[in-house]
Amino acid sequence: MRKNLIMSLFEYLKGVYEAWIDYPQREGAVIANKYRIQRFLGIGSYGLTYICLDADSGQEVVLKQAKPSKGAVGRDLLYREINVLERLRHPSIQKYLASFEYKNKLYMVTEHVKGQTVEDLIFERGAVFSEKEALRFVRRLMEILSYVHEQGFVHLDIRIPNVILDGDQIHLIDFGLARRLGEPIRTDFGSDEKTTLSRTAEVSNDLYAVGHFILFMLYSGYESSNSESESNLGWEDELNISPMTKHMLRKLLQIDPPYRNTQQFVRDLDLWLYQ
Ligand SMILES: Nc1ncnc2c1ncn2[C@@H]1O[C@H](COP(=O)(O)OP(=O)(O)OP(=O)(O)O)[C@@H](O)[C@H]1O
Repeated sequence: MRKNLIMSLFEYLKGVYEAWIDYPQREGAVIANKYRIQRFLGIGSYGLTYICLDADSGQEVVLKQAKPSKGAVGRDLLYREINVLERLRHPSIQKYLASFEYKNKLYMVTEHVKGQTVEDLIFERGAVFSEKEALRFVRRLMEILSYVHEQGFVHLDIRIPNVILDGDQIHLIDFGLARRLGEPIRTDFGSDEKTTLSRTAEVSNDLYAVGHFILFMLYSGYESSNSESESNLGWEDELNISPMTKHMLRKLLQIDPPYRNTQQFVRDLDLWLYQ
């Protein structure tokens, strides 16, 4: 009992300390004599992200700082993101611009992708995607993802908040979890002894996430009847979709034998879209 109380107090104090050292820098602050903070964008698991004005180019850029409370692990993850983004050059992938150390902190500068995330479109703007619109959108997303895979990387964080629509341009952001194909994925970033290497980065991980991405888009148009008997139904019963879309989703979500590569899925998508 006493031990539990001490543990809770310790966790509480740890939380207060982390919130204090991770407190975002103020608007107007200038970092490295070059980047003036315009707006705090958000705090992720391993980084703090700002929109800044680059004094040299006059451009708005995104500045990501490793989260101080994550110590070496935060820096390691930001280094990894830098290493991946440095190697990718695609008009639909946030462009890497620079990285540097300033006052003992690691920073990464990338292009600021304007527009709205698919998450905001659905949940804030109330956007509704028909089956055809969702699949057309995902077909375009697959062009970006195929490029990432061809370069030997797996994104590993394909989710609706990481895809931005700007006019009719789709952009993929947040490569913080990306790994080289076949690289072990660390699931526990604790001390070295505790680190577990449970699985490797494979294309199938991204395709599985694409399956969930499609479900989010399709559910944007779903209206629940709220009847008791239907409350436990799964997506296959709730969504009114074609057998071919069901077939693709079952393979993406690994309910049926999964697609072996991106091309197999894209072939099915094209069959559905253009026949
Ligand atoms: N290049 C970019 N252009 C526009 N917005 C961006 C860019 N990079 C990140 N953002 C936005 O900044 C916010 C914070 O991003 P960040 O990657 O630090 O954390 P997160 O994605 O919220 O969390 P996590 O990293 O844990 O998934 C998010 O809302 C994200 O959409």
